Amino acid sequence: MGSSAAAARALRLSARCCPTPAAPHRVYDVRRNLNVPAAGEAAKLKSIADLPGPSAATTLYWLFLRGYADKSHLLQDVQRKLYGPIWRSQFGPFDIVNVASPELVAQVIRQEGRYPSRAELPHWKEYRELRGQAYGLHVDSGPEWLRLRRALNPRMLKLREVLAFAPVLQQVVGDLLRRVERLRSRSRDGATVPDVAAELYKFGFEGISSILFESRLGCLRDAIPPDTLRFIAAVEQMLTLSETVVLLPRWSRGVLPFWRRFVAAWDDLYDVARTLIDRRTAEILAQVTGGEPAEGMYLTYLLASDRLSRAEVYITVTELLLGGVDTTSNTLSWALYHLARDGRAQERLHREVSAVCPGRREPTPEDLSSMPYLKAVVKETLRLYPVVPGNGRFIADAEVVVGGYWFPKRTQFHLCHYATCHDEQQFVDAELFAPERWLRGGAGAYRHHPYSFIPFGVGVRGCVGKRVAEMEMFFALSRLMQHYEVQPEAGAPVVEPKTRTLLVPSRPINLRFLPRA
Ligand code: HEM
Repeated sequence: MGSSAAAARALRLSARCCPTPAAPHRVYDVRRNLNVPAAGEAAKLKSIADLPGPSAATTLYWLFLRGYADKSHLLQDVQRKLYGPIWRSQFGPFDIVNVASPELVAQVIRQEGRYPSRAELPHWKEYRELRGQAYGLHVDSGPEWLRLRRALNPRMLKLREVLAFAPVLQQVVGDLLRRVERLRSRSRDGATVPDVAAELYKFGFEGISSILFESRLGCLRDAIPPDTLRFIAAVEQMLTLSETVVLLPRWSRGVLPFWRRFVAAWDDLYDVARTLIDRRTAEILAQVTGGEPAEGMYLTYLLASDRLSRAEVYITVTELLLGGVDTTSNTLSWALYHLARDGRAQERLHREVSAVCPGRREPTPEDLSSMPYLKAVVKETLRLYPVVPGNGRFIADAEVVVGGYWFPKRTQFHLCHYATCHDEQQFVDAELFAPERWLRGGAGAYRHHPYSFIPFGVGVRGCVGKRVAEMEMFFALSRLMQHYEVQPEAGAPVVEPKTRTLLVPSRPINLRFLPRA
């Protein structure tokens, strides 16, 4: 973000990849000649001290007097216009280099090294140490982090493996449709589902849990399991408090309530995940003891592969749940919000789904490859509302050169993803919802720089849940379109996004679901 606080917030996400820009643009491939300039050369380069940027006081002014504290995504744009595509912001303990052009983002990524890190998360680390937990994906770094990713990746990122999750995800989508039907038919006008994002959170939780635990939790039933509600509330709390806690000095912990609440939220997250893991592990053991083969999905695979300690299984599964709930749900909410307001786009999507799957047949993963418009809708939603509006790279072990500036080891970069996605030079009519721009041969298609749109991050540190997220969103959106025409409520206000580590709707999105004939 323009400001350090916003950058810190975005970096702190450290949480949560569309095609990783497949083949790096040759013209931008600067890794070899820029990394570690020869002695003497470095002296000729400008340094971090030469960067433009707001003072700490100006940052406070922007955040709290100009009202950007929860709109740090917009501040990226404002500050890029003021300072150019690279600027420095200092705020509390943070000294951050913001980059807001795809060329500069590419330069940072090409120098990220073998073990990329998004940001140091001292407060997350402190919590883990306090409770004697393993560090996990977000806190661990170097070879230890890579070891975790190597254990998690094969079942999550290999397309062939992820296809095995399709049947259970389709069941979950079936439950979502039934819940939408119940909610809309009970509403006063017989059509409105209030706060669609809240419903889709439950869907997100059920979806990722069904994959991880190989069993259904019932989050989309009328009586929602208390642990689901506890987890969803704790995600919200932890992400919100994380932004505050990291800025406050340690001495304030006994005086102010934030650290205590942050710890309580993490305790809830961890406890819910551990309870679910323990329950499922006991079932798997009983199966094996009874002579049944322990065939299952993700948790069985993790336990059987024996590559992670039990403490690492607890924390990484907690992190997968955390990554899997409000990322897909917010993206789906924005997609429905726009489709409801753009009858033409909705009709085109409905026609595509009906042509590929006549008679409301459930789409298979193979069907999805014949639905380019569906994929374009999801891409365009992620471009307008990148759920991770700013990503980060903390380059600890190397000096790097970016944009003609030399940076010492341990420089924190903030990659202003929201700003690049909304850049008119990259995307014509950047503020318009125009899925067509993603269709081959469509107007303006593929003219953007590959690093202007990296919603799932990039490289070995990119999102581990990308394939699962895409399948979940494609199934949900296509089947909702088969069954309903979605409309905004009469007189419904425009809903703007706000930043709460992630980009989320600033007010509830209420939509009318009208059954299709
Ligand atoms: C619309 C859906 C999603 C989006 C846009 C998204 C985006 C991202 C981004 C931008 C990152 C940072 C990548 C980087 O630093 O290069 C990330 C990391 C991560 N995501 Fe996702 N994500 C989504 C869904 C999911 C799901 C469903 C899961 C769980 C299965 C998940 C789990 C994670 C985890 C665990 C990380 C940290 C990986 C690491 O640090 O090694 N995400 N995601």
